[in-house]
Amino acid sequence: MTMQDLNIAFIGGGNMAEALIAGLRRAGHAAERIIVAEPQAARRDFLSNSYQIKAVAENSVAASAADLLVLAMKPQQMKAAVTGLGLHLKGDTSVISIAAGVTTASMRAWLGAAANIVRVMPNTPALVGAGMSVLFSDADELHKQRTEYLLDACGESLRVEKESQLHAVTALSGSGPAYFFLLTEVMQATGEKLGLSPELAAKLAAQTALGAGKMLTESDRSAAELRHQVTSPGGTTQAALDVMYEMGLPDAVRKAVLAASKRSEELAG
Ligand SMILES: NC(=O)C1=CN([C@@H]2O[C@H](COP(=O)(O)OP(=O)(O)OC[C@H]3O[C@@H](n4cnc5c(N)ncnc54)[C@H](O)[C@@H]3O)[C@@H](O)[C@H]2O)C=CC1
Ligand SMILES: O=C(O)[C@@H]1CCC=N1
Repeated sequence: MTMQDLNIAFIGGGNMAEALIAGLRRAGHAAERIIVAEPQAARRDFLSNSYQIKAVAENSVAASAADLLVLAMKPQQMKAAVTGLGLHLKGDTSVISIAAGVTTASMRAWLGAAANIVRVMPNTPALVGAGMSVLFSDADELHKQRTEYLLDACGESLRVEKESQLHAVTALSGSGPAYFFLLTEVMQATGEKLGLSPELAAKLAAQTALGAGKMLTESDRSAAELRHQVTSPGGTTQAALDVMYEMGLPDAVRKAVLAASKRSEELAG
């Protein structure tokens, strides 16, 4: 079976599932080979209309035909949603959990000891093909490769060897888009206060975020070097950065990332 032949099922059709479905469809995975189980009827309609995929209410219906099953509900919803679902799976189904914190051991306790579990921490830029996903699995290589087929359709993917590293991964790349969005929101609002139109302020903030991101990924200079290149001594950037340091922005970001990692540990129970 080639990767394009995989039947891929999603349990939970929320934001993150949609981002992965969009990536798969954009990469050319056939709509007939994608199914989503989602309790909300309006959401089912939206997903089937937007991506031409099948959307059903029953989790077991989606799970039973799956070669690759993506569990995409909230961590707190996982136990109730997957207990008993193992009975409906084919023996070689790869089971991907994208839930923050929920461990491989918990998943096996709920789905059965033989389940081929792959844990993944994706992020929402998958929606535009710029995702960063990290996987951990102690299952056979086949299950990791199938998972990478899905993830690479949505951006980049990497592996970690220790499951506990997923807490830090979640705090950086899983939650990270929100940190950059917050910074962008504030820049945009302040641009408006300074007299720019909302459209112009939004465009300047967003294109600047994109440009900074491209430099970070494409240049071989460090983030600190790139920052220095923008910062003329005694100039405007220096004036801004002085305020950021005085008001403790680096410390706030450090504490924020640590809080996200700690929350991931708490969700693991
Ligand atoms: N949103 C993000 O940026 C990221 C989310 N994640 C993980 O993805 C998972 C989903 O997050 P979101 O998509 O943001 O949440 P969401 O709330 O948008 O989606 C969850 C979906 O699951 C459905 N659902 C609830 N109970 C269900 C059940 N028993 N059976 C089937 N479906 C059920 C809900 O109706 C909802 O549509 C979470 O576990 C989260 O930790 C991981 C990385 C990034
Ligand atoms: O906020 C959350 O818990 C999820 C996991 C990473 C991003 N969103």
